Amino acid sequence: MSVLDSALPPRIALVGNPNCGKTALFNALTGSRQKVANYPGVTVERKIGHFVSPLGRRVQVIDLPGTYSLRARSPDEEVTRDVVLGRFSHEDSPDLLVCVADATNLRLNLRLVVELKRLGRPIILALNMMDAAEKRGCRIDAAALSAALGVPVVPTVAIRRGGVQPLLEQIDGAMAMASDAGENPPPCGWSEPSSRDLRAYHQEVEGLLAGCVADAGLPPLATRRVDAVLLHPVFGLAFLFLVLFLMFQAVFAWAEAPMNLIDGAVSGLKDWVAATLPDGALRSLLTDGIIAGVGSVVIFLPQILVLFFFILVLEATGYLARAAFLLDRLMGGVGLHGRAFIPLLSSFACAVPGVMAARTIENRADRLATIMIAPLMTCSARLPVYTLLIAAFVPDRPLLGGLVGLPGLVMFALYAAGILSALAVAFVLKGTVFKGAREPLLMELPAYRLPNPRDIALGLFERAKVFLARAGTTIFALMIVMWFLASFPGAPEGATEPAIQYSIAGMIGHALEPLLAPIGFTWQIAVALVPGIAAREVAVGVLGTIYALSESGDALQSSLAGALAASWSLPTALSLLAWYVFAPQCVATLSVVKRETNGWFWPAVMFAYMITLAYGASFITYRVALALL
Ligand SMILES: Nc1nc2c(ncn2[C@@H]2O[C@H](COP(=O)(O)OP(=O)(O)OP(=O)(O)O)[C@@H](O)[C@H]2O)c(=O)[nH]1
Ligand SMILES: [Mg+2]
Repeated sequence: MSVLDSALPPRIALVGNPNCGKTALFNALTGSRQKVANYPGVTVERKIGHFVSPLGRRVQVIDLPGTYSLRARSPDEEVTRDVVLGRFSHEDSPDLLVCVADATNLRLNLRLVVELKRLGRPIILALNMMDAAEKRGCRIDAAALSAALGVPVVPTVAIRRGGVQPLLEQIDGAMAMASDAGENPPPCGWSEPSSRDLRAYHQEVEGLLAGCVADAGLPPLATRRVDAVLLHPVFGLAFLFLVLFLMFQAVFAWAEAPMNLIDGAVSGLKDWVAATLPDGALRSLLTDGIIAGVGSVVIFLPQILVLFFFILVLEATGYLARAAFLLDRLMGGVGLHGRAFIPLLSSFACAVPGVMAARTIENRADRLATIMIAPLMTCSARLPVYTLLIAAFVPDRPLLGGLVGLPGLVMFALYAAGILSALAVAFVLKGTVFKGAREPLLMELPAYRLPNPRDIALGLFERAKVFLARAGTTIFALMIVMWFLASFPGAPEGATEPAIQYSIAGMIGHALEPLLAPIGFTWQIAVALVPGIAAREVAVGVLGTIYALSESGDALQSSLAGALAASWSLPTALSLLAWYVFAPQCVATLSVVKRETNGWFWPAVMFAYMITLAYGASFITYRVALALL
């Protein structure tokens, strides 16, 4: 499509090396809030946005995954190649390429620019991170660079207000020139560069650096000193484990006060509704169905936010890529690629972005192995289940003179169980189905950066929105359905048990009971497990509803944890914890695995192996606990 074709807005694409700030630029141009983080491989699919240029032109802009060359090696890089070359779902190549380069690392970044220039398409070079380059004392003569390259060069600071203004103006200029020229830009001619081409690119870049850049600058001394410790095989690992350990302690310690507040508000609301409405089905639906169900999920918002706070800070500082290096050897021991670390760490938040992040892994077998174990990482939806059971069964005993709490320690152990079993599964997979030589980890270490409080706040806000939206839609709807299933039909004449025993949910639970009795699950758990497949935290909501409905008379149990502690045995609770370490995947994860692997085979394998592990682990846990306790 040409810019003259006024029916469609002109399209520009942001192309550049990983972690050079393309998405930050995209957000600054379009006002979107795509994920920006300080490690290579954050963006793995193309994203489209719009903005209106200073001259009033509506422009479409495409954010792309980072790449070092159009010789794409991994699925995310293929997306970039296909968009740039116009091979993507029958789209033409973009009208204008905005090459984004990290001004602090031009030697590497300019290589892609030189390669892209050979396409003969209209190009603008955005020298991003100019603030960091200036701080390092690196002086770049943009005018000389522009003259030498033959393309417009503009400095940008994507994270500063007004930092993209020069780019906006330049885009208008380029569009006007293209309109004046009055013809379509030439089609892309690209062929895989030979080794001679690569040498030529290298020489051209050296020439450009010599002519236009003074003091290309090494990473600052402070960075090297910090890295000497944080990348140290012993001190570095010790630091990493300390960080993760603190994270789990904080999930309990920091979240306690706000959780109590939410708990108070939920029970206040429940009491108020109970006191205001006459006894009947509506009152029960509101108090036992909706408030008890949704309330028992919403209460976990503070914990989820504390967990995300840690992950966001780790992502923003640049520590994450270093942790990947530290763990490379450990992961190599079980045959995993070092690049698997970031997908696996993202899976602590949710397996869906984790599975997608595996696109940065070149080798298909390595990528599949990573995808298959990603859901064993404890996602944040499992947090409510763990916390609930810990609150009910683990005494809040301080250890080591109050330094650590037992609940935090148990939580840490549950996360560790997930990680260790993931490593074990990877070991088996890599030794059997995914055999292959191990490739070394090549990854650029990002510069250390202070987290931007605004970014962290926005990230947490987005998380809270997603969580509350789920509670207000999926979970809300499932709770209403569950309340009906758990309330009808009512108890027969002269029944002695609570009415729920005779309801449809009761019948389903009792039907599943024989299957789950060997692992110590009660019929209530059986009822909770089924909708728990839609979204794990729903299991907690369902238990909230079931126990609210199971209470005799009007005595509303104040806490679900208290109700569980009174009615489950410790072996049952331990068995359910073991179940959730391996719990079969939620629907969202299975469908993203289907999309990423192009078929139902791998999601089916995943479901089967996880449910087998879950049943086995629960069985062993339950039997051992029965024997010992
Ligand atoms: N100091 C400074 N930091 C920046 C600038 N632009 C982006 N950053 C930071 O650089 C890091 C990477 O930014 P992203 O926008 O995620 O980079 P990307 O090019 O989209 O990375 P990938 O999606 O992984 O290819 C983040 O920590 C940003 O906050 C800038 O102009 N100056
Ligand atoms: Mg990006």
